[in-house]
Amino acid sequence: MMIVEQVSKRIGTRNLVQEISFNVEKGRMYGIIGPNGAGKTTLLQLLSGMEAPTSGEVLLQGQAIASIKRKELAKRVAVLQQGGIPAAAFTVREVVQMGRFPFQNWLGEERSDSEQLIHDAIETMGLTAIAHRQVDQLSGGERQRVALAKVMVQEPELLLLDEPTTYLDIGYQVQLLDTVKRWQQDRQLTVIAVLHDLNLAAHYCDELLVLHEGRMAAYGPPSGIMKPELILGVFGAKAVILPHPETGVPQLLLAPSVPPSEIR
Ligand SMILES: Nc1ncnc2c1ncn2[C@@H]1O[C@H](COP(=O)(O)OP(=O)(O)OP(=O)(O)O)[C@@H](O)[C@H]1O
Repeated sequence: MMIVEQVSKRIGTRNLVQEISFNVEKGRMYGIIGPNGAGKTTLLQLLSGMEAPTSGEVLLQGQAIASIKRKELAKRVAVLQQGGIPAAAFTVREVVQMGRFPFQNWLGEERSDSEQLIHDAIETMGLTAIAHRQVDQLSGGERQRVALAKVMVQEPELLLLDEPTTYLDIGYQVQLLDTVKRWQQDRQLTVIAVLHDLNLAAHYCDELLVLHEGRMAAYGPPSGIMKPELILGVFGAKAVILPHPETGVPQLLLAPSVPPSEIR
């Protein structure tokens, strides 16, 4: 559904992202991982059409993403940015409703089942009890769940998530990714997510793209990516990789680089 061809982004003399190419297939989930400053958010902005590449091309179903009109793009691609909901005095319900704006005509009218969509998204994200509260009075985790409910009502073909588990406790991290995964599988949604937690990325993503200093350091299924040499080379961290005892998915264990006796 998307072809990313030799995409680079340069600002001044800095190369933020360099010569990235990969194909995105419908109904799959892709993880972008890499250290701080590697270019993950920049790449996601290029994939969303929010930023234009300096060279190379992003094609969404054969059409250059840069040439698709904003409103049309907003119907097809939803982006969950870091801290991406307004800090203004809107209620949870009002913010979720905003996800339907691209579908309204100039009179603010749209299809009749949109109320049901909004109701379902609020319920799925466990927001029913706080639907009347103002978003600027919510915790970081609650706001993140509101942001996901807002993109859910957009019913996009492609969902781009920038560190969606930030602010969430471990229970909600798993709940949010479970919700996205179920949605991906039930509706053939395509998902590309920047994730910092490599263990969650290995469990939820079909393919992982590893960025290092703006370049693609590796690309493939988690079983091919979660290798101690790669983790050391890219993150500079010594890791032990073990299969999860229940799922068999490779999981990473970190250890301090100094002996425990020196830490105590
Ligand atoms: N507008 C800009 N002008 C110049 N440099 C920028 C600009 N935006 C980002 N950068 C730099 O580009 C590099 C990549 O930034 P980016 O935010 O894409 O990294 P990231 O991998 O998402 O990092 P993090 O994990 O810390 O969120 C960083 O070194 C950053 O300082």
